[in-house]
Amino acid sequence: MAGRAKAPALAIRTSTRTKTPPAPSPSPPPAIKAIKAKASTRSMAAGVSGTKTTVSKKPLKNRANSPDPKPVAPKRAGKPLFTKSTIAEQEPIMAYLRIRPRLGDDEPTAMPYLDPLSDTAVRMTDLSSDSRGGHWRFSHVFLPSTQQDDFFANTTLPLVHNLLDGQNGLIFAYGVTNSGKTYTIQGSNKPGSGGILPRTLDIIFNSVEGLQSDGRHRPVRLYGVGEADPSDFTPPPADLNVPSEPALAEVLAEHMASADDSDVHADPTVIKLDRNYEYSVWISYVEVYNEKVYDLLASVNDGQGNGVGGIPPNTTNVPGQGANPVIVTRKALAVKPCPAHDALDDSGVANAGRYILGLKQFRVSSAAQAKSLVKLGQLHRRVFGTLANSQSSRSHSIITIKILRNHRGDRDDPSSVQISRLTLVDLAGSERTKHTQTTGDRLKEAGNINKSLMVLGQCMEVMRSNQQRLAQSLANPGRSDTRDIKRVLAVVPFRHSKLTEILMDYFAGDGRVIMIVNVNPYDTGFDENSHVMKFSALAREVSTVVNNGPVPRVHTSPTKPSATTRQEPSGLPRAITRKVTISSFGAGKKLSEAHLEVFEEDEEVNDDQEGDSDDEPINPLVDALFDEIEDLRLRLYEAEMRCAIVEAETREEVMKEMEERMRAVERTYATRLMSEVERNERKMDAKIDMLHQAGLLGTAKKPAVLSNSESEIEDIIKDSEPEDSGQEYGTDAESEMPSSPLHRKGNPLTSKTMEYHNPQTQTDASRSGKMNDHANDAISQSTDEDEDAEDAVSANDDGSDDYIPPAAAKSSKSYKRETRDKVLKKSTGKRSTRSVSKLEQEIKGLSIAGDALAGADDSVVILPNRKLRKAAVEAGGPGVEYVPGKGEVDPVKKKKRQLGKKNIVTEDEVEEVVGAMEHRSLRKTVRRMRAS
Ligand SMILES: Nc1ncnc2c1ncn2[C@@H]1O[C@H](COP(=O)(O)OP(=O)(O)OP(=O)(O)O)[C@@H](O)[C@H]1O
Repeated sequence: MAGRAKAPALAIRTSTRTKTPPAPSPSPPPAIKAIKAKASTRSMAAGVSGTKTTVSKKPLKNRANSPDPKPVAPKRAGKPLFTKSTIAEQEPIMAYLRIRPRLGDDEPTAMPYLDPLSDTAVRMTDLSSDSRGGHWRFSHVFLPSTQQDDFFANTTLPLVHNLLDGQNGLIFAYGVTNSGKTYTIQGSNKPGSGGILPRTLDIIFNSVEGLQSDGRHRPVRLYGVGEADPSDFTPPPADLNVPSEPALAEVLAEHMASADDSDVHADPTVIKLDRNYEYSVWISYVEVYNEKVYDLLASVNDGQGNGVGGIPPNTTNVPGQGANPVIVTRKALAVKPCPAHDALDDSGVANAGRYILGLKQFRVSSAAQAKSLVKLGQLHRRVFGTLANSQSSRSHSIITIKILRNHRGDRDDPSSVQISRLTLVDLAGSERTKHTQTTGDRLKEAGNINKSLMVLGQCMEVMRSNQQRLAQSLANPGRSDTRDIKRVLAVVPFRHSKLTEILMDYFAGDGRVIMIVNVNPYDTGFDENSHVMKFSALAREVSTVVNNGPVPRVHTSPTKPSATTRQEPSGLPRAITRKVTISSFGAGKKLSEAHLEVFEEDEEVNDDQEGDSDDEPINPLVDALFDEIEDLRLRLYEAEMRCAIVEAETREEVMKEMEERMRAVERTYATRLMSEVERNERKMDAKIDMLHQAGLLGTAKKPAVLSNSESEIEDIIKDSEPEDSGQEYGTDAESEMPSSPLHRKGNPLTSKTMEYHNPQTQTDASRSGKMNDHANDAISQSTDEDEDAEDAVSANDDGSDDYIPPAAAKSSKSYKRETRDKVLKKSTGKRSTRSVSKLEQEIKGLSIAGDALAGADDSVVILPNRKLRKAAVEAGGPGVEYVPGKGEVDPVKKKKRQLGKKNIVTEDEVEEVVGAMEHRSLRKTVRRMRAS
């Protein structure tokens, strides 16, 4: 008897309830023992983590890639809570990532935001922000190129083995809309693209071929077994010709057309089974929509148009005619706790596990029949989905395959029947309300989807923390009492959504759980997918209880009302009515339309069915708090989005302000640079004036003296000729620089000199020599200042086009000094050591004061700028003559214009101009002297 195999699991229950392991019962009835074992397992499932005592069967060959190690409770010396013989084990939820391929150019982005790093890790990058992203680990990562058969073999096939072996399994696909959940579960009609559901059905029927029972037992609720009812046998739905369908089939022509070719690609895999057993296969199909549970197979045997549920016959309406809408009625089903006599623990209280009251379960005898049923359910789902939202599945669909197995020798003993289940869940898209841009009914629908997924996440969160706490408690020898342990455990909020209520037995009871995470990496929903990743990370840290052997179920009295034969209670149901027109344009078909009225009845509130007495009262406060949490969560999300928008705007503003400031700084530097250049020019003018005053350029000597020193002046000119500069410039890079425009145009000062004779100045050579000495000192001073200024400008103007390389500048300076020295040496032959103050006095004496102008005769003085020259002309002193030359301009203004063109006049250029000016001036003077 298979139930005997469960005996060791009794130790789990007993040990969790008592301080000391009980003495093993000598010979408990196998079935009861097994049931107790299951009950005890369930009682611990939500709280135990890491209590594995034996190595479990690995559903995937690369099990080494399984999640991060979870806390493991150390074995306690003396009082082991779990014996080595325990066959119920803890296994973490497996999380498989499946990355959807890019289907076409109409994807929102061509750049995927998800990179697979290895078989188990991916990196997510937010394309809109560098700062966000992260690494995520999975039990296994399936790349976009993964084919359906590979995916099935590596994820679902082990659970199909388990199912036929008497163990439970749950597979749920989680992901945002359009990520490939339905494709993964159902597949498509292309060759070889069947999903995990049709493949599972193929393999089950391949394997039970010739081992099917005569069907005298039927499953009741979750664990109960009852006498079979004639209505359990599905009429062959090969042509899907249920009465109501023509109207809808025409509307959904494409869908129906694709219903026939599914068997072509059947999976040929066969699992070898114990031929001493008989099997029967049962299918149920529900959807959870707007927090209500609807049976998607309800119309199959009740299509008499009596309003029992499903899609009633279309007696009065012609498809495509909108005058009389098709009335589509369906009734929500209640979810109830399993009664005590289905599964008892030693206290007589029903354990975890809730069933759907009134759910139809149909026995199927072939894969084709099973697939037809599934397709019918899908059609119903599609109809209601179309009515609700034509774009995507907004409901969670739950298909459960049950296998009843009994030994051939115990055909008549219902207590020997083993029931195992495999549930496949196609969850609704997990996107947030904001992105669906929904309002009204759609908002409520999205809220309910979010609510059920949120509750699922919360359940996992609580289970994880319970398991961690339990592991910590077990690690503490002083707190080994089960009551102590239970005290620290939180209640898992399964009952706060219909989805978790239906699935809770897999988490709190027993069964392997697999989560398929579907991701479309070309979708823009980075936030939503991050959320999905977080959810999967959480799931991987939760463990469920896995029984390594089948669990026999208790017989349910056939006198008790069967879920499938129940009559609808009297009384007016609360109903929601929606009127919708749906239309379809199939290829080569004309437009067809149908007007449907959906009549959704609420589940019965006051139900006196069995199991009600075991139901815990729902705490309205808890429910209200839950709604509050949901509301707060949505508000938090909106607030986060607002914050993100404000942050983005603020960043933009700050950037603009920074740019503005940078521009202002740039302008300031440009202005300073210009004023610096002007200052230098003024200094240069002053230098030139001083040179003139010192008689180096325009001589201050009397003609007689000048004639005597003519050869000397000629020498000066000669020495000032470019043979000097040639030595330094010729080899210098600077010599290749374009010459100054001032140079090309000629020096305005040289061509437009104003001459007058100052009788008080430069009357003898010694005085002239002294003056030269003073001028030399002043020039030295000025040159030093210039160099400083030059350095400052260079520092401010780094990198500009007009920057003079230091080497060139240096060479230019040395040239300037050498030239100056030569000129001075030639003209004076010695350097003066007079003080600066004295020089200033003498310069004052050389100024263009009125008395100086009045007394001017044969001396030549070049006035520093045009203004002074004009003033001198206006003063009209004797001998004063101002001859404006062609194209004469104010040097400062001219240079400003050049600066405006970014053609800054460098000091070297000025120096060149000065040199040229000196030559011309000297020549002119010599000519004049010769002429006189
Ligand atoms: N692995 C895949 N290979 C090829 N096509 C795929 C794959 N996964 C998904 N698709 C295609 O992507 C589209 C969207 O997939 P699917 O309908 O399964 O998404 P979904 O997540 O179920 O969306 P919803 O939540 O709206 O139901 C479909 O056309 C499907 O055929």
